[in-house]
Amino acid sequence: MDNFLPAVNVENARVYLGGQEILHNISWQVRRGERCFILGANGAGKTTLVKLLMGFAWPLFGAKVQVLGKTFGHVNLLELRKSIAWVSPFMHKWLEDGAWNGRDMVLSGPDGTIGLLREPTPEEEKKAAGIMKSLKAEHLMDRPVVAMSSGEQVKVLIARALMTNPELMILDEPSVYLDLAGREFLLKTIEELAATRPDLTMIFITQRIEDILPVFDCGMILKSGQIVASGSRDEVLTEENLKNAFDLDIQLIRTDKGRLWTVIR
Ligand SMILES: Nc1ncnc2c1ncn2[C@@H]1O[C@H](COP(=O)(O)OP(=O)(O)OP(=O)(O)O)[C@@H](O)[C@H]1O
Repeated sequence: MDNFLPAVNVENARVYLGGQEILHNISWQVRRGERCFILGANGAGKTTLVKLLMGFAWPLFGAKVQVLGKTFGHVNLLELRKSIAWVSPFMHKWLEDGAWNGRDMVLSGPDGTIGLLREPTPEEEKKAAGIMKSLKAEHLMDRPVVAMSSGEQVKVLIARALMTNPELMILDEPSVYLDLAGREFLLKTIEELAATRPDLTMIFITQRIEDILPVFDCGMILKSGQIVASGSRDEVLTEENLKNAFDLDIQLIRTDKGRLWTVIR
């Protein structure tokens, strides 16, 4: 990997799906170790942008897409994807099938399966235990996944993703199915992960302003397939930008811990 290049570098990407231009001339960079958010309403293009970064959607000729120092068109995507952890709520739904416990689920990370289909090595066992400890989730090791709360299940998914030593983690609306307590639990997990893995580049996709914790130092707003704001968290999360993004007159309330809550005027 070329460590001098940013974790993500997209230049002039236009993406067509179903005959329509979904992303319009996107240019965006994320430096290594940065934690960036992508905020946008339904249909803004967030998932399409993730697909672009994963090599599941392709831009028109003239664009450049580089992820973890590798240039698309000149990279084995299957190899590259091993360095990227994509945590999505749809996986969280799959967890409910089968009789797996937390340990099985975390140890299935290196094989990319959902649930353990082979005997893990002692090294893998040790690593899984270490990751669960760092996430304060040792107690979930022996618990059946079906007996975990949704927030705990997402935590296990994050641990599973960390088994592959990812350099980039894409959290794709991980809180979408969570209730209030589950969401707070997840956000705390993200904070703890940021503290224990400061080298890990994170991209956090969300529709909810209050989910964008201060650990996310940079980000952007997508609207109708275009970046309408980009920069530091404070530069992006302004009432004016949010009004534009969601077509709502939003008032921001900042708590003393730097969390932002919205009120519609
Ligand atoms: N395969 C496809 N063919 C045609 N249009 C598509 C396809 N996939 C997505 N779109 C359209 O592209 C736009 C962006 O979709 P995308 O899923 O990227 O948005 P999103 O910001 O992730 O939305 P949400 O928050 O609802 O998940 C939408 O208008 C969607 O209908």
